[in-house]
Amino acid sequence: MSRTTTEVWPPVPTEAPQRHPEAPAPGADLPQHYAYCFGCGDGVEQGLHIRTSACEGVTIRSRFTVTEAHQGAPGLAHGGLLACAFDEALGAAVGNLLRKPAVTAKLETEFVRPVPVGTTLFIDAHLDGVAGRKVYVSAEGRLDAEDGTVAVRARALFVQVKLSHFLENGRPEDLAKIADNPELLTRRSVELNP
Ligand SMILES: CCCCCCCCCC(=O)SCCNC(=O)CCNC(=O)[C@H](O)C(C)(C)COP(=O)(O)OP(=O)(O)OC[C@H]1O[C@@H](n2cnc3c(N)ncnc32)[C@H](O)[C@@H]1OP(=O)(O)O
Repeated sequence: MSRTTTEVWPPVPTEAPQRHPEAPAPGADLPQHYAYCFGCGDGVEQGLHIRTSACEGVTIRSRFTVTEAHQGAPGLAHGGLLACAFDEALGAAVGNLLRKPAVTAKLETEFVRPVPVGTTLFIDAHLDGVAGRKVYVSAEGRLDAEDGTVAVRARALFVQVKLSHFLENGRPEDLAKIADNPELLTRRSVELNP
């Protein structure tokens, strides 16, 4: 059976994504968006601790190193955690380049090569198209170098939401922590209530 994805992507007619004029400059390192985010937060000891920088156009580059805490099979990254890494990278592309809050509605991953513990995965995520509130985005992850072997591909639909999405659905005690310590969130990355 062919492993080539043949479905049209994006699956609906879209407009070209426009990089927000206040998006981080190409080359800029992006801050964690939330200290307790499993993908990027420094407050999660066994998290992925993904680091991301902006690239030219509508692309960002993320990287993270697979640790013993990320295993599925012995010595290999768990596929669900790799999907998490891609969710984070794809979301960082949407949030930082369009500067509007959005959540993952659909995430598809293709695992092409095993990813051993100790590997640093270099993930390039690219905005593919925008249709109203819907943002289509895709990514490739390479082993140990920017031009390394492709190990994982992913693509996703993000849907832009208002701040109320988080305020109405988040656990109250975590929202209260944010109110007490606003520095837990990096607020400059997105404009609220698009
Ligand atoms: C700087 C920031 C960095 C951030 C990085 C963070 C990375 C991590 C990101 C996440 O993991 S977010 C957490 C996981 N996602 C969620 O919890 C989202 C849960 N789902 C929802 O809350 C709602 O389903 C959602 C907000 C996505 C949509 O609900 P809405 O009521 O706002 O919209 P609606 O259902 O009308 O859908 C809007 C459009 O999207 C389409 N849509 C929604 N879900 C879809 C789906 N699953 N497949 C295909 N299309 C979908 C839907 O058909 C529709 O298309 P049209 O505009 O053409 O009518």
